[in-house]
Amino acid sequence: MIASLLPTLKDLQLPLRLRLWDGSDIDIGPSPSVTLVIRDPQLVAQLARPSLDLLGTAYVEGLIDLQGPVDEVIRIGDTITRVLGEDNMPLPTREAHDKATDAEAISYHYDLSNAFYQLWLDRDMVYSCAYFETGDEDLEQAQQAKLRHLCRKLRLKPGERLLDVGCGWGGLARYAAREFGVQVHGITLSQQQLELGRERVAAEGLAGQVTLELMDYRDLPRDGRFDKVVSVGMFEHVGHVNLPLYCQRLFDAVRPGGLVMNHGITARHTDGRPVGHGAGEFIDRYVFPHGELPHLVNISGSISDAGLEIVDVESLRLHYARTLEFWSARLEANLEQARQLVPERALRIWRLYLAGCAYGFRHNWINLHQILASKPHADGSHELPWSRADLYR
Ligand SMILES: C[S@@+](CC[C@H](N)C(=O)[O-])C[C@H]1O[C@@H](n2cnc3c(N)ncnc32)[C@H](O)[C@@H]1O
Repeated sequence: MIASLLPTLKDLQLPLRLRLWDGSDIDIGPSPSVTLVIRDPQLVAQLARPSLDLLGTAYVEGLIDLQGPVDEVIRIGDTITRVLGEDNMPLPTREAHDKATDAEAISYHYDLSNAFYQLWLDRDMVYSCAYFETGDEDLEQAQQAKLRHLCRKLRLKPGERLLDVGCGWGGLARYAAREFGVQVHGITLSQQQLELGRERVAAEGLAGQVTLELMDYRDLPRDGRFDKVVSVGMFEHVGHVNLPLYCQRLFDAVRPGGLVMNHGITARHTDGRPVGHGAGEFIDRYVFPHGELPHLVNISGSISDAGLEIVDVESLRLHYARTLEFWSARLEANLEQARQLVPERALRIWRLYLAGCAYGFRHNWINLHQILASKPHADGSHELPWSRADLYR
């Protein structure tokens, strides 16, 4: 069986070595940098029509091992699945979302281990795309720049009330309170995030300005009590079916004249057609269960239908590629420590996810959009400056 695959694989001239269950080696191309150890001979038949999901699953479940730089592993996996894989992958199903399944999915991902996330995120534990003003910044600088960029886009003024929907470990909430003098209320569905987030708020002496709460976005107050609303890296968990409800909750939370910022990952195609030969299935099974990526037109439509006026949109696709490359490199540099914090299976998942998403953003499989919207006053006026000049002063 393996013999029939070899001619096609060898044509690809990949720096790949196959190590078979009997210990024998087959070099697919010159100077192999990656070794794929096949532990189970039964897998060979499936490798004739591989997908990134099949390869990723086999690695997570221990049927194969992968040795070599993880970014090379991903590049080789993509090349092989593009050449040998199935072209007509089915459209993903759009799932029903309820509070219970969403809470379970969030806990699976975010309650993994605070110490593990601390190992590779920046010091403020910002778990979303950073902003590289020149491209020369390190991760710490780029995450601080992202927080500043968001706060400036929201035109935060001292004393204003900011709602942070999906606040993570509270990095943006603390930054906005400290640097812009606002009152912030953050909500998350992760207990681990809440505990560490509250500790950090207290440690910085910001308890009078920042409150964090375990709450689902569906339960937000609907009385327009906030001047500004921000949601960063959260709407990917909402699902297509609930986008209108989600946007309605953002609209209801903000006062007339207020601003709403939605920052999140968006799909490559409007119909959600799969990209990356099975990468989406892998992410759905192991990384973000029930996650869904709407296209920019889907989320823009729901924002508009909720009554918000979109006033600014910015794509940061390559910024997210760079962010993920930093995260992946930091995890790869700390693998032994990571092994003390999470099970080997989780480590395998997170290694593929970080390197794979970096590759996906780089290759335009997915995008990242910041969408700024205003809730106009009854007479149609809003409270924005005439230009964006203030963002860059
Ligand atoms: C990728 S993290 C982003 C965290 C933070 N905004 C940041 O940039 O670091 C996604 C956040 O959304 C929250 N989240 C997801 N679904 C939610 C829901 N239904 N209600 C409230 N928060 C939710 C998670 O708990 C998590 O804090």
